[in-house]
Amino acid sequence: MSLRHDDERTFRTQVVAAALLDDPHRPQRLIAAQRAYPESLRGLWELPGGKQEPGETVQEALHRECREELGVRIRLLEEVPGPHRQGWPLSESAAMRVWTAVVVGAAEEQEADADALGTGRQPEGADHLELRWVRIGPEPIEGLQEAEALPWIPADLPILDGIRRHLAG
Ligand SMILES: Nc1nc2c([nH]c(=O)n2[C@H]2C[C@H](O)[C@@H](COP(=O)(O)OP(=O)(O)OP(=O)(O)O)O2)c(=O)[nH]1
Repeated sequence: MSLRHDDERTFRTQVVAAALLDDPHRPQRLIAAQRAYPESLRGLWELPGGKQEPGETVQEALHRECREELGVRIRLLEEVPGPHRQGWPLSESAAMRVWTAVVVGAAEEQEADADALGTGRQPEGADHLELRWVRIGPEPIEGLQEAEALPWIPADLPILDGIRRHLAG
């Protein structure tokens, strides 16, 4: 009997991330977050998220990370499927599952709301230096930078491409 590669948990670390969209029906922008740490990733841009914790579902991890990092409640839309059951490979030991989502309000007892996630805003936690809306939709928007114009963590570039294709349907 052969064990299918797919059945194994190949990547030790499961990361989750949200492609936070400005509009669930006609998305044009998503939130990019600039990492503050570690030093090797400082200044690079990523999707908000983090490592799934033991005993937590992927969905729970997504809600928790957005609450902790951004101070917002989100509604999950759809998974942007990666090439692997564990999502999009980031390294030999980590893969990331990505969901499209929208902000539905501030996390409890926080001032933040969807409007507060504006370009140049100082984020809630210490994880990010800056949050920025960037263009992911097909149409140019005056004054708005295209997502890929930022220096992303290199592993995220195929993921951005996957998000674009997913949104294009
Ligand atoms: N959140 C996030 N992490 C990414 C992306 N691309 C990418 O390679 N990574 C990597 C960076 C990190 O090595 C790992 C995520 O770890 P993290 O430091 O964000 O996780 P965490 O919030 O749970 O943090 P910690 O408690 O371990 O400090 O995945 C991305 O788009 N978003």
